[in-house]
Amino acid sequence: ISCSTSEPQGFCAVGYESDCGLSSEKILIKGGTVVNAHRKEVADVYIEDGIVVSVRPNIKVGDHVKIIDATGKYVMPGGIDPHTHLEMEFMGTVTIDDFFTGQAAALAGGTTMHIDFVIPVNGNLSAGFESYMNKAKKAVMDYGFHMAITKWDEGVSKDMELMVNEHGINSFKFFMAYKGSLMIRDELLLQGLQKCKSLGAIAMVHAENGDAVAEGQKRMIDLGITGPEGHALSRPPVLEGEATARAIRLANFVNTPLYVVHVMSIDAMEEIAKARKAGQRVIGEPVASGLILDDSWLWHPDYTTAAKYVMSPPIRTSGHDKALQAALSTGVLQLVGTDHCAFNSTQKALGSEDFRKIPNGVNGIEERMHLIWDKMVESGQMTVTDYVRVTSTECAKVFNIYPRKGAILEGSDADIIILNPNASFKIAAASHHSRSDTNVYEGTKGKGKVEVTISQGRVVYEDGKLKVTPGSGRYIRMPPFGYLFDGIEKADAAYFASLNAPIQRTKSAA
Ligand SMILES: C[C@@H](CNC(N)=O)C(=O)O
Ligand SMILES: [Zn+2]
Ligand SMILES: [Zn+2]
Ligand SMILES: [Zn+2]
Repeated sequence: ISCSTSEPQGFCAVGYESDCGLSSEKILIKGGTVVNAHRKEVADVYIEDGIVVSVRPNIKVGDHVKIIDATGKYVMPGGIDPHTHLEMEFMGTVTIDDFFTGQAAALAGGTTMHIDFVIPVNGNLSAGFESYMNKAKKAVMDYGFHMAITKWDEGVSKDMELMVNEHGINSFKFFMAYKGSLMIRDELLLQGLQKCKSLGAIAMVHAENGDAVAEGQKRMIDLGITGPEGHALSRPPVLEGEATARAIRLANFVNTPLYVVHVMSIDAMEEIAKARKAGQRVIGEPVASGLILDDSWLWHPDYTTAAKYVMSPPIRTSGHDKALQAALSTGVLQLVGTDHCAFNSTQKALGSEDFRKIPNGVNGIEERMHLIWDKMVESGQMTVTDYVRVTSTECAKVFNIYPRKGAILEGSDADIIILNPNASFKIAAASHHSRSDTNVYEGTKGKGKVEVTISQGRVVYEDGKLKVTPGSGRYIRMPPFGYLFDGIEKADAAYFASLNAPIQRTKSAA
């Protein structure tokens, strides 16, 4: 594959070429089954200048139009991954995939947008935003940002307003774990929830009790358990359930929507189910690893194999995965992320003497669409329209960029995938597009294969080849006050009215 000089850092990423001559293609996708979250239909899709122009049967076009025959295949909105960490400094190293390789991997796997987490620089949000906009200069597809809040003061509170009003950020993540690094305590969480509410921004939590995790880690080390299995044993589901319940209750007390990221256990899922049944606006996001894997790998005798499965909250024992699948297929959990936070085997070896030093995170940004198709649709647990909802549409709705994203409707961005249900996929580090030398889904095979990916109206993946251009990715601003905020003020008004009802009290006799 020819390496054009425009590739950043001079490296040559084998398997794809970047062509500079970006033509705004005219594309007609013929005869496919077009699937949106609300319906599926056999129809053609005509794309011009990066936008979906029409969706109906038997579209006639002139010449200079690229025709793609999608007969017998599904034409769906490209996946949107709500949870990734590209080029993130963490635990003394930096995630191995950056905005070029991570996004190339995403496109090869049928994901056409992701929302990454900006980590403030020494707690400074603006510095963090600038740093991530820099990282994203090599982007090859559209992306958005959440912002992590790792400390609290007047400056942070002011900066949150700036992020929402100036920079198109509408979600803030609070880590209740990672004591001594990213963790914040309830007092800050409460302030953060109230600030998010006032800004119409979604509060997101990493829900584990960080103090108890630290105790659990000490317990394992004192017992001489220093291997990757110690990671799972040190932070059991009960610690995820406790923090999930606490965050849910505090969000209830503030009366603001809550988004629980990487729901990994039955304990956390059931807290979310209970809150939703009571009418509270809580979004639960399982991730591919928690839906597909179990933690037996952490006991694998080979350290490199075991360490690659270390993430937080931990991948749980067999059974949690099935329960999370059922929760996803029935709407108890609403959308699937990956938490792509990849480290190669050399980086994972940082913890070979002490599991507390193993960089936490697994891959997923390339595998999500295939794994969820095979595990949920091919298995009969989920309809194709629900597949589109959980992999793309719900994310666009929650983060207020629907129907520009997450739909194949006239006027939507032309971010589209064509999936062949009769083809199959096989996952291997040798053929994936991540820079990592390991893959937690190594050897996994399944039915359903994304054969074409169209991003911004251009074919960027076809016949197993990527045609991506660093710098062509766009930052997508996400406005505040998405649908989760509809009606919140009415509930508040009723609440405050109930408080101000005058109480006629007789004077006490004394
Ligand atoms: C740091 C980041 C990714 N790592 C992980 N989940 O283990 C997260 O906690 O979401
Ligand atoms: Zn190259
Ligand atoms: Zn997390
Ligand atoms: Zn994460």
